[in-house]
Amino acid sequence: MSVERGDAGTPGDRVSAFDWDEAQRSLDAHGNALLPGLLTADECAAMTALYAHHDPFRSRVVMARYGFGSGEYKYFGYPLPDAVSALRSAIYPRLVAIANRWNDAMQVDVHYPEHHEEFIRRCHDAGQLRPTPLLLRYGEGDYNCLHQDLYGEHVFPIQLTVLLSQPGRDFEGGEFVLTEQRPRQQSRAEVVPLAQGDAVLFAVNQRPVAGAHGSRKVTLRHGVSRVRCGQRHALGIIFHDAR
Ligand SMILES: O=C(O)CCC(=O)C(=O)O
Ligand SMILES: [Fe+2]
Repeated sequence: MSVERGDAGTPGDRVSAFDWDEAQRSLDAHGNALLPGLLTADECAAMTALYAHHDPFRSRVVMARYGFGSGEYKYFGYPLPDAVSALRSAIYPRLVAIANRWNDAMQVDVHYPEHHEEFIRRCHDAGQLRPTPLLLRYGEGDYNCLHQDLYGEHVFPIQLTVLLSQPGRDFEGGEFVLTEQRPRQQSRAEVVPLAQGDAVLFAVNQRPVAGAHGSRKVTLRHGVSRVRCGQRHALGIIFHDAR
């Protein structure tokens, strides 16, 4: 990657400076890619501080109530905070080519428009009106069960999570975990080591894997292992809206 952690400039400048060809290669090869230092420590602290407020959010979910895990999260409401909205619209266009290529390979007859605004219009026209970006908060003993963030018919196939807390200082444990279920094979797990401010891009649902006889679909799930101590916050950015 061509960006040093905590580089100055705006998050948008940092998005432009990433090596997106490398991110595509990693997404193709592993179903995930790291964006190191997407947010600075100060930006992480400011985002984390929003959690205590009421106004930016449309709802709060206590995960244990639904069997989703332990811990809680809050969905942002519209209008999204500038920082969230800027990341959503700056990162989306970087992922459109790979999303379209994946759909072609999986023979899914859906193509994504160049700009996020246009894709959101498609979601809204189909009744998916509620924003999906979220802040998550885990304390000691909390975890997030393996899941997929599907919220309706319209799905953008890649999402990202930004780790807002600093491992080793703010919390221990709480690793970001992905599993891939390959047809007729057992699931494979991958732990993505994240430092504060790093983002991981990953497949929401399925992705193609090239094989000897064309491509196969594999199914991904993501979650978070048990937080051993301390507090862990994360920002999730999903590009489709929810029903
Ligand atoms: O807390 C995490 O790292 C995972 C959050 C998550 O499930 C998401 O961003 O969709
Ligand atoms: Fe999630």
